[in-house]
Amino acid sequence: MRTSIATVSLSGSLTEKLTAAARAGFDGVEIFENDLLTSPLAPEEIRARCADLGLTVDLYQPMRDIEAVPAEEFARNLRRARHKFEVMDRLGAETVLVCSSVSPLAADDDALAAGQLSELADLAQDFGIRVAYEALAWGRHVSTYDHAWRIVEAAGHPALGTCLDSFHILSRSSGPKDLEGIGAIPGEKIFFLQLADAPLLGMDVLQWSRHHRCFPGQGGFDVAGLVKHVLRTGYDGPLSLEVFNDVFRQAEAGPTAVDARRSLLILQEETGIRALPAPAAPTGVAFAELLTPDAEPVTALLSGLGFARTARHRGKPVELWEQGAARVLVNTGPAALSPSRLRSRAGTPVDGTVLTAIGLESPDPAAAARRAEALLAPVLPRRRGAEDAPLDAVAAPDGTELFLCATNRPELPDWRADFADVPHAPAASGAVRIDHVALTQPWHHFDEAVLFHRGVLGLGAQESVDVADPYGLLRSRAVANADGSVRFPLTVGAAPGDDTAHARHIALAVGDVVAAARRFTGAGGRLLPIPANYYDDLAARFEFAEGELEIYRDLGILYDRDAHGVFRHCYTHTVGRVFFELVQRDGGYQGYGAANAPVRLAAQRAAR
Ligand SMILES: O=C(O)c1ccc(O)c(O)c1
Ligand SMILES: [Mg+2]
Repeated sequence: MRTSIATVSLSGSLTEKLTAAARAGFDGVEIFENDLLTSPLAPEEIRARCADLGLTVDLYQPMRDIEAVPAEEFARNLRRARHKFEVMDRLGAETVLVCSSVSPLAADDDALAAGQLSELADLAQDFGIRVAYEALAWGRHVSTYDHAWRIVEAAGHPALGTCLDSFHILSRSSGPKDLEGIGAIPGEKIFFLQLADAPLLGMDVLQWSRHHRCFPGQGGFDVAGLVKHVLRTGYDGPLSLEVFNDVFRQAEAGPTAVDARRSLLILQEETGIRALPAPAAPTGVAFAELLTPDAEPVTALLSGLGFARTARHRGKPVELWEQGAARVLVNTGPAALSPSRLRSRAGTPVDGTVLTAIGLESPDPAAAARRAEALLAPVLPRRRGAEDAPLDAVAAPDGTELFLCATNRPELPDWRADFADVPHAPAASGAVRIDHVALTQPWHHFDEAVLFHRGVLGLGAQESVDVADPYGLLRSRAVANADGSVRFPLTVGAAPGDDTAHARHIALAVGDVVAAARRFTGAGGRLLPIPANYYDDLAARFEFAEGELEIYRDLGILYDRDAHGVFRHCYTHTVGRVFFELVQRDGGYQGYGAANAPVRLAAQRAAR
């Protein structure tokens, strides 16, 4: 099916929007009136530009407050419509969207609405134009898709159909039953289908729609479920994204258009109209890689945590540090050579120690890379050096390199083969593994990152939570595989200029966090000090064994419980933009200690 995107979903001038849409592979666009009004290009020039870019103009919109008004008002509306149809004629747009009236002049009179829309359609027909009537969720008298359809049906005009918009429908829906009415609309009377997702927010529907729409798969709506209903009617027009979003309005159009198209590709897969290479969800974290201009503080931290340097890369300044199943690569190569140099939220390259790459244990690295490529993820060169083992890798939206790799699987190239063992004393403990890697995101990549990890890597996304930082509010949403052996909490702050929240961390799962914390401090490590007030509050919230709380207080161990179990965790000091966490998960605890995150963030601010 053809794919389209509304110009309102992208930032920039109309030319920039069209270029971004075409480059991302869209077949067409919906042109928003505002983008036309503010463009220096004449409608004919826009038409030519679209044609050059291989884009069709699938919709012109919106026309507002047309129907169910007094006769003399409707006469003025028709005059206005004639002007717009002339513009559309020059633009080469054959469908216009009319949204249900919000005007106080509009009457609650379906027969009047049908009659006037029919007259409008008569005029449109003279221009070879079709009218698609859409119910705004906040329309004055018409706010549901089935009501809009009843009016269109009553009008019975060949040039009048309806436009279905997933936001308006799903924001008002209380369950799948509400979608059944879609099946009553003949496919050829659905003139257009607009798609948007949104986070599930309890707020005024107009504000929700104008500020918080996102691409399908990024919010909480079952957009795919709705599309399946629409496809069953025989609808064969475009799948078109119409997203009003404060972040996308500011971010660069190119990457947003790619994110948008990836969303539609996944949606097409979910609705059975496109086949993609199946996801091969990672089964573990093979390694995390730190890039640093100065290895000493990093390796001191790793030694203190009980890691041993076990191997060295054969061709590059990269060391492998291991403890049990936890592996950390320390790369002292030039930052500028990193193909995915991290950028701060202000857009400048990040210096100092940064987490630049993750090795994902993949059941089928080549298949995982094929899926990533099909979903427009940049695929990185397979061999970095002449001697290196071939390794599939892709870049996440923020540039983090994701290696799709195999460890100790004889049938596949082993990333470990690029490393030569070095003599070492055994690591402190065998029972350590990477519990999670917290990946802070640039401000404009958060929704995109969630969709990427979900759709490209096949991870599941958990609920979004808000976390208070002393100087801002962070949003956090974890993605994980089914058995929890791969967990990435994705976090973003609100202020684009604030990159202090950019520090990422590696959480190490240990069997006994108290023993691990003591070993670390015994080796000279510094744990993040936690205020005494926190422990007074813990004492009020939970019951502890005699002396237990005092141990936590002394070490700076934080504590949380959920329906499943208990979580104890503590943090190292920060080196550059990286720190470590020691975590003990007991009884199937599912979370990440979100309740403690404000305390940790404040303590880190205080320590800086
Ligand atoms: O917010 C609006 O006014 C608006 C306009 C046109 C649309 O198609 C829509 O879904 C919303
Ligand atoms: Mg719409």
